[in-house]
Amino acid sequence: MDQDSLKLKVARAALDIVQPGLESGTVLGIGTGSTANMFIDLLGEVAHLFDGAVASSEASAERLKSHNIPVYDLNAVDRISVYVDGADECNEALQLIKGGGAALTREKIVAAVAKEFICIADESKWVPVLGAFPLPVEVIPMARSHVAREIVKLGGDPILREGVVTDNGNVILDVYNFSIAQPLAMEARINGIVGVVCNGLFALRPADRLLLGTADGVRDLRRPASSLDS
Ligand SMILES: O=C[C@H](O)[C@H](O)[C@H](O)COP(=O)(O)O
Repeated sequence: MDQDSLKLKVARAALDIVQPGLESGTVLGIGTGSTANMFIDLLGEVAHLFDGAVASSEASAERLKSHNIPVYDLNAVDRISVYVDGADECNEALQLIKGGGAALTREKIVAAVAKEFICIADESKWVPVLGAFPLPVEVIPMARSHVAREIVKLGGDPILREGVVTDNGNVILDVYNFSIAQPLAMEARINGIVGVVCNGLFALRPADRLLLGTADGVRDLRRPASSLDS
């Protein structure tokens, strides 16, 4: 089965989980990327059942609106019941790397507010140790060189993502050759560099549930009680 078919399967599985809880007053959190787009397109079929969504990017907001799903500013919303989003990598603790589409900061904010975070991904994203996918770091433009030097001290190879400006007006450094054995510690450490807005590690707030599309079907994985950091 090809990757797009697996993405569609997990998007459908997420809708099957979310749909019974949709009612007047429900506001969903919606992620960014090709897998999240498939979920948005399916969600359009049930737009009449719930109030609307908070989007993690301008692109997702436009797609939601194209399905007549109202989009809310996060500050106008008290509660997000479920956040659905894809990932670039995931491990068995349901810690993630995100930001391949440069939406990491808003994604992390919406995920932080949501009661439950359901991650949808095809099996190519599953790894034993995070870091094969270059870790995106959103940086204030004037701090780009400073942050890059600090990341080199941590052992990574940062490369500016050419031609990309985030929805927040910042730039992205993609960090190569990082084997992230301790995601919690690394997330906090990178956040501590002055000029970093956000990094693409989702370890402090991992997914609660991962729907992983495999050739044998969709695996429904729950977050274990403890993380892998020692
Ligand atoms: O910034 C983008 C997001 O973190 C995406 O969720 C991530 O890149 C996965 O995207 P896709 O579903 O296209 O593989």
